[in-house]
Amino acid sequence: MEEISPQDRAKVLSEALPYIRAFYGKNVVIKYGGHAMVEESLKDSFASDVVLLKYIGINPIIVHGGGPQIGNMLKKIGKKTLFRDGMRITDEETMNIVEMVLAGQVNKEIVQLIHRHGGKAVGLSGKDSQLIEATKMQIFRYQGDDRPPEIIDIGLVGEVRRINTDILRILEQSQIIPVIAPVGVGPAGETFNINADLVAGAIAASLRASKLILMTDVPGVLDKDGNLISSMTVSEALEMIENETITGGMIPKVRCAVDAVQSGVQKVHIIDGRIPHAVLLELFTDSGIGTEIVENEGKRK
Ligand SMILES: Nc1ncnc2c1ncn2[C@@H]1O[C@H](COP(=O)(O)OP(=O)(O)O)[C@@H](O)[C@H]1O
Ligand SMILES: CC(=O)N[C@@H](CCC(=O)OP(=O)(O)O)C(=O)O
Repeated sequence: MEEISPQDRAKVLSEALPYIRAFYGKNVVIKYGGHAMVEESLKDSFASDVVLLKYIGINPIIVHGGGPQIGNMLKKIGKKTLFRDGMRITDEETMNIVEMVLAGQVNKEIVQLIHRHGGKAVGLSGKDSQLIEATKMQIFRYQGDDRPPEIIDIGLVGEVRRINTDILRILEQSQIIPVIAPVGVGPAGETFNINADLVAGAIAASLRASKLILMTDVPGVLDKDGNLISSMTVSEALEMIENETITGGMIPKVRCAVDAVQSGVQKVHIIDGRIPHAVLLELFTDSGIGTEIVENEGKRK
């Protein structure tokens, strides 16, 4: 690795000060997913970043994914899985596996990881303290102007109806970091599988968080030529979905980013979880990494 001079180290540390001041006492929601959740050294750098944030008085709230882990378990039991618009079609058996993997395995692994790095964490699913109230997601397919849209049934996939922030407000006052699995509870006590990006967006919006950071395994939002877009406004983002520059799993990410900034979250960042210490680089350096999504031109960096 390239040696950094003492002067450069000092410069990086002092560059962080205004950001530490700006985010002191504030909520930062981090969606943890992609490669950063699979590779050992990246897991360690993520956990140490999160613990550092809490120690210096910033409140990280972790919402995790686990799509690949669910996929592996379904493969093991020989069950096929299909996606529609970035959402896993979820029958009852799949829902049981999703809950077991997300709220059981993945959630507890992250909690342990944080403990190993000297922090304190508590694992929650949307059922704990009714944290995530959900309803069944409806997907509509346009069939032309003269016909009503077709409703596509994707099973027990939920969308967030309400976040009960009480438990998060309590934890805000403590040294404990919440780690949230994207499983929601329906009006009749049903269990819903919810895309983790959507949960992170809804939590950031209901807490009016200072930042929402969505970690993924690409450099950020890419244009048609594959170049990174470092900053985009809500209308630019929607235009890119419309013209199909943004597709697949990036659609829920960008949609939730748009919803979050429109609900009062100051900035949303989509960043590359393959970069060690991606969270620190995003929060505490002038240049940042990835794509930032802001409400309008005036709010760009
Ligand atoms: N314009 C775009 N820029 C970047 N990624 C895009 C774009 N359009 C589609 N994608 C796809 O979205 C994927 C990220 O979504 P997803 O795989 O669901 O991420 P995660 O598992 O981290 O939540 C990328 O790997 C890429 O294949
Ligand atoms: C409805 C839906 O698709 N739910 C997701 C929940 C996990 C998730 O979002 O994981 P990633 O962030 O790693 O993709 C799923 O079943 O995969």
